[in-house]
Amino acid sequence: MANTLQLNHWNKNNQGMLMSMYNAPISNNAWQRKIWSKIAHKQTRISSKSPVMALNNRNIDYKKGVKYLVDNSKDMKMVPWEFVLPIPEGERPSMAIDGSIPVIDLSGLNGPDEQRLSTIHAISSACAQWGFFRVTNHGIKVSLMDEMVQVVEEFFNLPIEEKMIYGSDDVMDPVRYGTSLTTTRKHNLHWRDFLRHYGGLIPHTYHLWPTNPPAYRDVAKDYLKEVWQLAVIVFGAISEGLGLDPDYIESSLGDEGTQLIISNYYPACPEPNKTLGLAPHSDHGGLTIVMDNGITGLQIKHNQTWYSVPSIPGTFVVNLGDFVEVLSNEKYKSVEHRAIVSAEAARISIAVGHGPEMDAIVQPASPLIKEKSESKYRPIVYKDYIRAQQSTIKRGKSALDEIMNN
Ligand SMILES: O=C(O)CCC(=O)C(=O)O
Ligand SMILES: [Fe+2]
Repeated sequence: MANTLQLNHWNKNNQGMLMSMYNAPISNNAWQRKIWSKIAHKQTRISSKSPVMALNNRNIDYKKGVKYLVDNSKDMKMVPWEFVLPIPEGERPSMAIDGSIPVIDLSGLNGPDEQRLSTIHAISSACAQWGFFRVTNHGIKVSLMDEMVQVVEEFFNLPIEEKMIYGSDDVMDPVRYGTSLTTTRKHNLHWRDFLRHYGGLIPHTYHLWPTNPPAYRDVAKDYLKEVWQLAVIVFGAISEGLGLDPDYIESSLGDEGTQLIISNYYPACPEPNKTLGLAPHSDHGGLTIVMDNGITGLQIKHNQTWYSVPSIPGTFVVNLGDFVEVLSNEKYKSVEHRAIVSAEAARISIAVGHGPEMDAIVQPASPLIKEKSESKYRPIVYKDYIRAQQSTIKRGKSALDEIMNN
């Protein structure tokens, strides 16, 4: 996985860390601040030792975002070199669509016993074989989904000064507008701008969320609440599929768990085969619930092949994260995924991750382990797992390998 991209020397050593920076949540309490300050310190150290040029040696002013760059370039015909991510032939973004990507009709969970069990069985086999599935009849109003895409789009369409209010290199900031993977480190840039912040049933950071567009806070609050409830339903089905109590995973999230929304904006790209919106990664939480604005761009790796996941309005896709892979003792797999970009249109995706509280211990569920020796992973505190992801020099799913028993 680590070598799938022919990265330049600097990237070989640092890209994995950048990727995991992307996946990591933003700190909002003391111990998180401690971790993040260590990471920030480490970044500064590597940065100052790194032979590559400082960020301000770049030819372009990229910190304002790719959208700003494209909007302010007259008829851009080529991807600027800073964004070129050379990908070997076999790893090239392909638009091949696999009709067999699992689709789960969640209304089955409310049906008679037989239907409920077959829905749980379908979720279980999707988790085992793909680590990924699409859900329909999920109970969230399409009008709310549309409103959410609308406010996110309006946010990205704001004048740059308004977006930059939230612009930050500080990974500790609870609300951040940014671009690529991070703006603090030299790396091959990715064709993506983002807005990210915490959600949660009690959204402690609500007062910091964007005030513009004016509807943003209210729509996002409603949306995140509904998506949290959906996550709990899916966690319940996953628990049952593993033969655990239905609330096993929900309880293992701790008092509040962690919900993080990442809205991605991938502008239309003049040379989509030369760059990526997001490089391959798995999410470190339990599950991520994703929707988009109708433009296809998400790809998942299944049996060593990249598959495009068609955008289907009104549905969500669900990515299993590392937390569930560990909890299931590898019965279920977190999915490696990436985002490609389109020549025709800008793509917006809204990914909401759900994981345990930071002090939770990530480990296989005890009812699944008869003897200690059966455990495929060493227990790790969630925040330490995140830290491990940050210090890895590899990408893809390499952080999981580190806690795997041989
Ligand atoms: O754009 C997408 O569909 C994927 C986004 C994603 O993987 C993420 O934000 O973690
Ligand atoms: Fe992701």
